[in-house]
Order: sequence, then structure tokens, then C-alpha cells
Amino acid sequence: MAELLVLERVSAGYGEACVLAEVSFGLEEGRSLAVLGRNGTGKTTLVETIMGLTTLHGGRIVLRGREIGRLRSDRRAAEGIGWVPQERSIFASLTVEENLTAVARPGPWTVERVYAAFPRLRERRRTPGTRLSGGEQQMLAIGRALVLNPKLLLLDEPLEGLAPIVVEELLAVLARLIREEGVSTILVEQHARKILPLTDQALILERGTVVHSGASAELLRDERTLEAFLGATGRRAAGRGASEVHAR
Ligand SMILES: Nc1ncnc2c1ncn2[C@@H]1O[C@H](COP(=O)(O)OP(=O)(O)OP(=O)(O)O)[C@@H](O)[C@H]1O
Repeated sequence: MAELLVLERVSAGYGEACVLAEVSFGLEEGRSLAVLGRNGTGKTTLVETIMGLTTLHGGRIVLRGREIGRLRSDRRAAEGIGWVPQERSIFASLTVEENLTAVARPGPWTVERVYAAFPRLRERRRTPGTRLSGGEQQMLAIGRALVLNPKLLLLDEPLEGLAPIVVEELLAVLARLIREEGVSTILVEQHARKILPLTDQALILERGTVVHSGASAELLRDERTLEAFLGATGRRAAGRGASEVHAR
């Protein structure tokens, strides 16, 4: 299958400060990649670097054969990179439907198809962003990225701060998007065990470098690597949010 995205020895950070050091990986069309690592290891910086929101110190970022590492972030979005940031950033004053129609671009992902993937959004179509739950906001943020018809979807910690039951609902939707709809996706997460079953490949970052890279299914069985680089987050039990883990 053709390479969709290739990073070659990418070093990047904020201004002079270098956070990522020589990160390399490739992602094929229709495949998914989990980006794992403890707090502050550079996961968000990696997706922001792909999106063009950091300072590139070295290396190449290639999307479908085209070098995009020096393009502005709006150009990268136009080239087909859809980004759902950690803070979700939906239009709070608009309804669910207005949020979707305001940005939709022609392509296979229509508002109707988003409703089919997220039945909850169809139920809430006339509800303003301000009155949505955290899980609904996350679904809307993903739906909004999909109606832009991206070639590649970047999701930054989509499970963060959600109640356990909502986490399970969202995981089921993400599994459908990735496995059945074949949306090429890079998924940043701390909950390794939750997203490894959804993804094809995984890499683990530590202090801005790739310390593990391989098949997600293998990493899921590799207790030693999960323990060494992810510790409690790799072992975190199903359905538990961070606060519940700390409270035990
Ligand atoms: N805007 C910024 N300016 C300067 N340094 C930053 C900025 N954002 C992040 N950093 C630094 O970059 C490093 C990596 O942060 P990053 O947010 O990429 O980690 P992360 O793995 O996504 O962590 P988390 O899981 O907590 O979101 C940290 O040392 C952080 O302090």
C-alpha cells in the first residue's frame, strides 16, 4: 500500500527549544498509528509538528509524496490533514448541525454520514455546543474534522476527561471509523490498552525520541515494554479515568 505520511528524522519544538529529536515513521493509506508515552514526552508536540504548529529544526515531513514540512498549517489542512486538538475547540454558540455544515467540504464524508457514524449527534443536532456533554463535544469535534474530508485524521487524547461509559461509546465509534471505514488516523493517547486494539501500529515516545515502534497487537502482549515505558498508564484497568486511579 502507498505511504500516506512519512516523517524522516524530524526534530522540532517551540522556538529554540527542541522537544522532538530525530523522529521517524511511516503510515500507509487506510492504516492507523497509536502514539503513546507518559506525560510530557512529546506526543502533542508530534501531532502539532505534523500540523505545522511548531518550529521544525530538521528532517522531512512528506504527505503523499509531497514535502509539507515548510508549509503553513492552513496549507497543510488544505492538503488533507484533519486535526482534533486536545481542547476540542468546537463553535460553542452554534448547534451541532451548524458546527458541521459551517466547515463541510465536498467528499465522501457528508453531514448525513457523520450522523450515521455518531447517532448521538443526530439526536442532538439542534443543541448548541455549550449544552453538549464532554463526550458529545468530542464526537462533534471528530465529526467536524471528518466533514472536511481529510486524507489523514490526527486525534489528540480523545478519551481525556471523559466518563468511563462515554469512553467505551467513543472507543466503539473510533473502532468503526478506523477498522470499517478505513480512515487513516494517528491517535495520541495515554490509555495504551484502550487504543492498541483499534490501531495497526504503535510508537512510544520518551523525552521526545521514539523508544519503541511496532505492531499494536504485539505491543499489547508485551507486558515488559508496556511496563517499562508506560508504567501505570499501560496497565490502567478498563473504564478508569486518571482521577479514579489516583484515588485508589
Ligand atoms: N507551547 C509550548 N512552548 C514550550 N514548550 C512546550 C510547549 N508545549 C509543550 N512544551 C514542552 O514540550 C514537552 C512535551 O510536551 P507535550 O505536550 O508534547 O507532551 P505530551 O506527551 O503530549 O504530554 P501530555 O500527555 O501531558 O499532553 C514538555 O516538556 C512541555 O513542557
